[in-house]
Amino acid sequence: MVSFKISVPSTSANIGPGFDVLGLSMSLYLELEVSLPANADSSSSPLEASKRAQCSYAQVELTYSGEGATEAPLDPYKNLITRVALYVLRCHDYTSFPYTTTGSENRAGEACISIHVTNSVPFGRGLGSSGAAVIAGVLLADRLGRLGLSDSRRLDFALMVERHPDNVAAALLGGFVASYLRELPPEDLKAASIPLAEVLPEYPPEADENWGRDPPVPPVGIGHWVKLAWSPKVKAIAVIPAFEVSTAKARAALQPAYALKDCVFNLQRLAVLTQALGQQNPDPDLIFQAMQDRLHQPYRKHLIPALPTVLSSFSPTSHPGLLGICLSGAGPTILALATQNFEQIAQSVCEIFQAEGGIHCRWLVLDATTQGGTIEEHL
Ligand SMILES: Nc1ncnc2c1ncn2[C@@H]1O[C@H](COP(=O)(O)OP(=O)(O)O)[C@@H](O)[C@H]1O
Ligand SMILES: N[C@@H](CCOP(=O)(O)O)C(=O)O
Repeated sequence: MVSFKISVPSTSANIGPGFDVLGLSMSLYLELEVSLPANADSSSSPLEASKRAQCSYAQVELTYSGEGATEAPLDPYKNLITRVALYVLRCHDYTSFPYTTTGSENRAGEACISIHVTNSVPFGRGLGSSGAAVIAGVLLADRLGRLGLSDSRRLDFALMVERHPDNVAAALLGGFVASYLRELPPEDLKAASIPLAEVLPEYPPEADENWGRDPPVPPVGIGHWVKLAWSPKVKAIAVIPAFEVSTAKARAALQPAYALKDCVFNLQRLAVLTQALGQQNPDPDLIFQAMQDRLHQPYRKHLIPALPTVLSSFSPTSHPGLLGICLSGAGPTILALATQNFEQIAQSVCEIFQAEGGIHCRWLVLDATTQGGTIEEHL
């Protein structure tokens, strides 16, 4: 058997004013253990060899443990990770998962690729579970198809699925990442705006009108990024309420247009924040103000009952060690950045959720990771 492990970190997007710009990778992971028969994995001239025989979908065995284990589909046509992998493979002329044999055909029903997912990133909480799944799918395809994709090309594929760059850029590259989407020429814009159903057709293929079509290949260089410094003194407290908010629903709550003063409010803070969190001795007063936001949090308050109270009840004075507090991604998780008193800060947030809606929370103290998604071969 040949086996390898794919590991992708969770992410917190926005960090206050950086809506669709900032992402931070954190020490909570989505992991895939992938194994396949040794003769199925060609390390020499892989592309041609792999194309000789391919794995039928029934021969991909998908199992799950951890977060989402009871809800994640195990059908590789339906599961987000394998659907993304299939999309990337299809863009490289594979009609299915690659499976090379040195002679004999696969026996019917035999699992040729087995993928066990161990997931610690809760679904729909604003910790980038879907971004991690998308990056895991891109890495899976890259490794199985021996595609040799650059980070930039990997990001292009991820952006065809998750169309805001903050989570996927941080999950792929690791660290505190700022990113933007290049303004595309009209022909590329058309390719990059294809509905998700056409990018990721669903099961069964014969019933999906998009399946037989050529998959939309991403334009080159959609996403651009820079890694920002992150002070090792700063930890991320994630307070995770016991309910989900889908990112799609939270994005639908946003405004189609904003007042100039609100845009300037965010831009001023964003510029300061990108530097302030990397300073050796982070300045709580500077950072606390720099983590305020007027573009997304005000419009998502109705989706997260305790949010207004949480945002107005904390300061570095009331909670020493606190640097700033905000919604993590599209919520409902609350992200508090702090240098000390982690438990006290987390408990205070939990108490507000309990008092305002009877909502139970759990909390984690996470480190910022420097590494993004990785593929580790087991020798
Ligand atoms: N590991 C995974 N495997 C399969 N599907 C996943 C995985 N992680 C996330 N998803 C899909 O993404 C959805 C959550 O995405 P989203 O609403 O964007 O929230 P989040 O803030 O967690 O990214 C889940 O309900 C599930 O459909
Ligand atoms: N910028 C996006 C980030 C969504 O992050 P998620 O972790 O909630 O998927 C947004 O705020 O919509």
